[in-house]
Amino acid sequence: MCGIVGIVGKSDVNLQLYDGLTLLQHRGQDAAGIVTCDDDRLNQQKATGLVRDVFRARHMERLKGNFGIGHVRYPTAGSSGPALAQPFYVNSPYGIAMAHNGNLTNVHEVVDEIFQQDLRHINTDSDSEVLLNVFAHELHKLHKLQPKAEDIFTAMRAVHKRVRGAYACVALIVGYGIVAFRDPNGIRPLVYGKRETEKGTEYMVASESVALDVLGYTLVRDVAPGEAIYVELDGTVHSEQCSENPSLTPCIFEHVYFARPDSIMDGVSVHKARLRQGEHLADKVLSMRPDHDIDVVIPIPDSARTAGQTVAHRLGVKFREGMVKNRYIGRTFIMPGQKQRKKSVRQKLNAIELEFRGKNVLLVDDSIVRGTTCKQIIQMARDAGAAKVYFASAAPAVKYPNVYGIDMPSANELVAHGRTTEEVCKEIGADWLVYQELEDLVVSSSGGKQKIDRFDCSVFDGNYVTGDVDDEYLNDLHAERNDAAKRKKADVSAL
Ligand SMILES: O=P(O)(O)OC[C@H]1O[C@H](OP(=O)(O)OP(=O)(O)O)[C@H](O)[C@@H]1O
Ligand SMILES: NC(=O)CC[C@H](N)C(=O)O
Ligand SMILES: [Mg+2]
Repeated sequence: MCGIVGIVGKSDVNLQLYDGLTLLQHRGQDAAGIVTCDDDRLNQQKATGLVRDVFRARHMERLKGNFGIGHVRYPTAGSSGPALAQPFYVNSPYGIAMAHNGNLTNVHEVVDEIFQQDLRHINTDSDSEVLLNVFAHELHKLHKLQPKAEDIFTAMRAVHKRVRGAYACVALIVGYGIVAFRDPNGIRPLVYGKRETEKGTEYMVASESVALDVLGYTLVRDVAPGEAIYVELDGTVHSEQCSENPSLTPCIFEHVYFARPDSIMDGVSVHKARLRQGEHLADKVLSMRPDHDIDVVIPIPDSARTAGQTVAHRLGVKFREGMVKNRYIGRTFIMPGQKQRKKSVRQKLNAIELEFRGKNVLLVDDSIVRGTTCKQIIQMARDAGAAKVYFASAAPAVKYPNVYGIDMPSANELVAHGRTTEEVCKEIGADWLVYQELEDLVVSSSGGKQKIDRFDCSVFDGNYVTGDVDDEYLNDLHAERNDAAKRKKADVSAL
């Protein structure tokens, strides 16, 4: 789940891009990059690491220009090394840089096609580099010395025909402006906003509205599925639907885990969705255990804090922040290897004993994926003297791989894959385990201003909205990206 940002401003945009990326850091911790354009020169800084480590004062000084784009990366294709940090760049036509959130599902076919038909070389195993080259090729084909909005939209229409999967993107075209676009299913989020300054209106696109809020931009709206929005350097905005069959099916896991609660996505407040998740979860607890003996509800920080509050309220029991989080450790789930994830959970969370001793505690987390977090937390709760440790997940059991920008490539790394709830309960060491019903999760996310008929719930139900993901694809993905395979790749590249 990467984070992307793009700004067409009236003065240097480097600091705004930096701040925007910091606000999206929760979406990707592996690498960060910014590209700005000053007259006809691109300035770039990208590397592995967190935003605060990648950009030094000397880089920021160099990143001159009134328009630019940025990216924070959480890898789902290729390695996590510096060569795959984004934005990517191609020099022809015009000079284009691109930042991508999502994952293409037909990348192998497209790579062959790009080489055989378009005579283009892809130098990394990043799907984002492929996407950039498809866009560049389609724009090049039109052979316009000065591209107009309609040319960009024509290229975009061709891109949607060639690639499949999830892609929320922002591209910078040297000398012209930025283009924001979203795949025909709108799987990954993308919003745009504007702000007035003395020098005129500035425009910003970002993965999440929180970045607009904090930088003083007003949210205009979401980029629609299949739509492209082109902002020229003078601030002229063009938009067009470029897909033949757009249909909004956003990824529901954004509401469960990825997004910040203060973001609004496709009209849905993530905070509200999580509050509703907690209510539904409590109702399920009450229906299964009307005479429950829970003394206290303790959320697992950070992501379960919101749902935990409504679980406790609905159950009529105390809510206590009994787990303290070390704010200097990043998100563990999006770390690249299991060893690092395991170690980080203990470094990150610690129990306040007096909230546990002698009590029947209900631990609430947003989800259980590999089981890394809950296993250790349950043990911590026991070590802190809890009498009974119950566990509630605000999402249903995660049983299937994700192919749209979340690095869950292997079913057998998921603790609930092929296991019943009772078996998972035993595996994680809880006294009782309850999962949210998928129907209730969907209802929790559907309450926004615009009615969303369908979500991508593939990690819960195995239905992939792009319709092209079959067993063969999933087997290849597993072989390429399971933890052991990634470790092997990393060892080789370290030689
Ligand atoms: O079952 P697992 O594989 O452990 O994955 C699920 C856990 O990982 C995430 O937390 P994370 O630490 O990444 O981020 P957070 O601080 O936002 O909760 C998520 O919130 C769960 O706690
Ligand atoms: N999580 C994402 O959005 C990843 C983007 C892209 N597939 C990459 O691996 O860099
Ligand atoms: Mg968590």
